[in-house]
Amino acid sequence: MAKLLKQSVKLALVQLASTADKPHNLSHARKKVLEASRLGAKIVVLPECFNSPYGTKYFPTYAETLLPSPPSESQSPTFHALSNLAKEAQIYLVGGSIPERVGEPDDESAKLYNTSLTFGPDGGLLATHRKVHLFDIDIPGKIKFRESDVLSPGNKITVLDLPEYGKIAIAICYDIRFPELAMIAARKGAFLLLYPGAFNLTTGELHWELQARARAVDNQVYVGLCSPARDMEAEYHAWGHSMVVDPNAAVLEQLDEKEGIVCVDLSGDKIEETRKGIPIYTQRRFDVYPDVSEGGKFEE
Ligand SMILES: O=C(O)CCC(=O)C(=O)O
Repeated sequence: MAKLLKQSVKLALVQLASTADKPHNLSHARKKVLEASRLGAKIVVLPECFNSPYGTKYFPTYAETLLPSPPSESQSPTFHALSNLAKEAQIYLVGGSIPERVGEPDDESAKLYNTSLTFGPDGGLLATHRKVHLFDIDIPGKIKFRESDVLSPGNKITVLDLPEYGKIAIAICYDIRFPELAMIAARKGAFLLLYPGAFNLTTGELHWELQARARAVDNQVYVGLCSPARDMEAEYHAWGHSMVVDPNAAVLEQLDEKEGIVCVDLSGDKIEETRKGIPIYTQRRFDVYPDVSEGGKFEE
């Protein structure tokens, strides 16, 4: 069987300290991404909402129009900054996420999404993922958040092919809590699941690492989670702790809450080794339960 990851590759997750100043965030992201590429990274990931503060009240102000592709510089400075940066650094750049607007700024029926753009080494747009599962939670006395007050959900699973390496899947933060999405992406051949994400001090402690390791062990693939750095002056306190987990669910590297870069080698052999040792990939019982990646339905 062909290897899912065709050759070893260095993956970097940039845990960025963002501010309310978008141009500053973009130039700071450029500096840190170039630093990651100097470390040898060929796939570089930015955090969720890396060019704005995180919070529903900020989304309309910071939203950019991404359609038509490519949008003009004034419609989406972030699109152009990420595209130029991917080309400058000759990397695959998973541009965290940004608030996206579809419609005119003064149009009440315009829709907003939490959207991740991925660019290739030639600066071309390779994929767009709109967060599928909106972050609506209410843990009394701890945290209440309702993205659905202002955002609309995306409607697709995002898997893309990097010709030299293989397939990767991209989803955003809360999406990680829905194992079906990861499972389908892995079953479609992804060697790496990437989640730009911004967990908080309540759920970060509870579930951030657990979710990363769970998606890895379920699917025997690499998983990368990339958070903003924590800023206690900001309204939303991100958990940080960006990390990469291997197909055996071991944490390869994890940051603390401060700005930093995780940079690790993903091995071309590790997935096959892991699947050979614990062969759940060939032991599935699709005669007992359906393969949802093939659209199977459970019949009682
Ligand atoms: O799932 C969680 O606990 C946090 C999710 C989140 O912060 C997000 O989706 O932005």
